[in-house]
Amino acid sequence: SDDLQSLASDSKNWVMPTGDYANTRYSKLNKINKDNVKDLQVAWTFSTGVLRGHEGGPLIIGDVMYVHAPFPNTVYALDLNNDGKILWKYEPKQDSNVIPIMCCDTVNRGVAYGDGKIFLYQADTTLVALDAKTGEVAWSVKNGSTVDGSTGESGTSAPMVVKDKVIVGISGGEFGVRGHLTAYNIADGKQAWRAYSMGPDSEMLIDPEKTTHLGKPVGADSATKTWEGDQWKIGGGTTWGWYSYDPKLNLIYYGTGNPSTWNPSQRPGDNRWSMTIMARDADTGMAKWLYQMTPHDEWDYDGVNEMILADGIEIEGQPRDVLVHFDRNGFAYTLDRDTGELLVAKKFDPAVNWATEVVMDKDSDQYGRPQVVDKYSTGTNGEDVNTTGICPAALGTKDQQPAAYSPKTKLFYVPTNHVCMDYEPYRVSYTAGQPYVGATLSMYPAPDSHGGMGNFIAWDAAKGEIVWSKPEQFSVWSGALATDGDIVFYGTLEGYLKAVDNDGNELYKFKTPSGIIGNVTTYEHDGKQYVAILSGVGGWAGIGLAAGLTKGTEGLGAVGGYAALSDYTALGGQLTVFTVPDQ
Ligand SMILES: O=C(O)c1cc(C(=O)O)c2c(n1)C(=O)C(=O)c1cc(C(=O)O)[nH]c1-2
Repeated sequence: SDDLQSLASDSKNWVMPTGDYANTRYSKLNKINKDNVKDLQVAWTFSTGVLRGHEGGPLIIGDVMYVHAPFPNTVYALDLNNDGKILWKYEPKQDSNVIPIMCCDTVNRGVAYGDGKIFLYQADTTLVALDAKTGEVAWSVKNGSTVDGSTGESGTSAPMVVKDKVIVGISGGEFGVRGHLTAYNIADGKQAWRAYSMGPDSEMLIDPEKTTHLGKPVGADSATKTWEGDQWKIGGGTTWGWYSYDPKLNLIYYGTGNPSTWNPSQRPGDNRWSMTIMARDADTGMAKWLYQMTPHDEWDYDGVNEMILADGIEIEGQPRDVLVHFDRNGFAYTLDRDTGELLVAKKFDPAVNWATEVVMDKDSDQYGRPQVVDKYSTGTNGEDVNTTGICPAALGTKDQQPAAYSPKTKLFYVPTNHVCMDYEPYRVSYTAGQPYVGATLSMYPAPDSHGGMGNFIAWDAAKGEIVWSKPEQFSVWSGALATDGDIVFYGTLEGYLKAVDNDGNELYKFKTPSGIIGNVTTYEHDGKQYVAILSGVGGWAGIGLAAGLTKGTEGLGAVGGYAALSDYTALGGQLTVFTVPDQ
């Protein structure tokens, strides 16, 4: 990955789905900038031939662009010297039975590159290595435990290549899948290590004496003793988000998802280590530190959102190398990324009401824990009781749509949801491969606000403050891009690609053929800067359109909340590539 790091440091390329190991989604390119972005024009377009939600974005390595699609996960290599002529196409054969076990649309967040190979993590959990030049299969391995998907496991996340390994997660928290992160040898696909999100220390790759939580060793059986009996075996904590890597510390960072089921009364205890930020040694998988954000989740606030690594953020006068994480639960966390020390935990949307604060007093027995407001506790209110007015909704103040960080402004640019919910837990029994959800939801725009369902915000992670907030009608479900041209890009669910300046003033918008849930990407080719975005409405927010659902509580409650989307856009997978002709 030395090779990968040097490729990534050349901003002409976009070699990993996250832009760089630090997940900053910042580009040093500035030929397109705040002065000329108004002249942005479409250079060329490409249809993926697939409907439903298009997440992630293309990779650009030299003269070749690699574009992926949702199920059936077609991958194209396009020739940038020839307006995107197809060099090769790979279409895996997958059992379509995987479609109904994907909770939130048939999305895929992108392919990874390393060692001359393109790594595709398919919906059916097959990890396949393709020769980057020819598209031929070098090796393929099944990450899930069964071949036919009968356990409810699926794959949506983008792999990450670190040194001689490729790292993948697993989806299926709504099916009682016990989450894990797995490293495969890049050379032959042999499993190198697997770290479960819950279970015995040996399976979690936890050292009870050395692995810490808020500065203290976690002690023996830290996970299993926070569950009743062997409930941890179907405990969720899936790992379907983004992964980052600090080469200096050799640590991988990621978060774990919700504990299964969504009915909290069925799983007393803290349900460790669901909803947890994990820092693991890249070679061995051993956990260095953990931090559980939402003990005993009662709202489905998965902790999987990206961990952005920022250097020299000044906290109480001291520059710190930190990890910044915008959680579904509505708190943005700043932690020391070496030790896991909690530095800042503040709400990044004023609507957040399920908790008053995260306790920062190290001497308190509540240290690091959110203080839950009784009336929004779905567990306290109990089964078959509809708890109303909880903010944020289950899809969080932010879901998987990644934020960007500009080292120039030292600000984070964050796509957010401004959505609340009613949540009614019900008793559910576990059957392998069947939904294990246990709650009925409805969602709506945050009340007493601007009426919209989203904001695009700038965030100061040292102070824990919103710097500016730009209202949007729908949740911003697209990943952001910040550049040295003093502009920030994002997409909207209606289908607009937007550019704003560092103060949030809109400088440009263009309506692409379908809603945007992809991540904005930039690259340079032949001396010109380009901006690329996948359209194709879907994901959890767009599941009504993507899966043709109409009943409000369908799509785990998102269908009703986002019903108005159908007035603005329709399905369709397309890549649009923009440039400013005169740079
Ligand atoms: O628990 C899980 O395993 C799991 C998986 C996924 C996924 O793989 O897409 C999502 C979620 N949960 C989830 O909670 C969620 O909000 C979500 C949104 C999306 C999306 O792509 O829009 N996927 C998922």
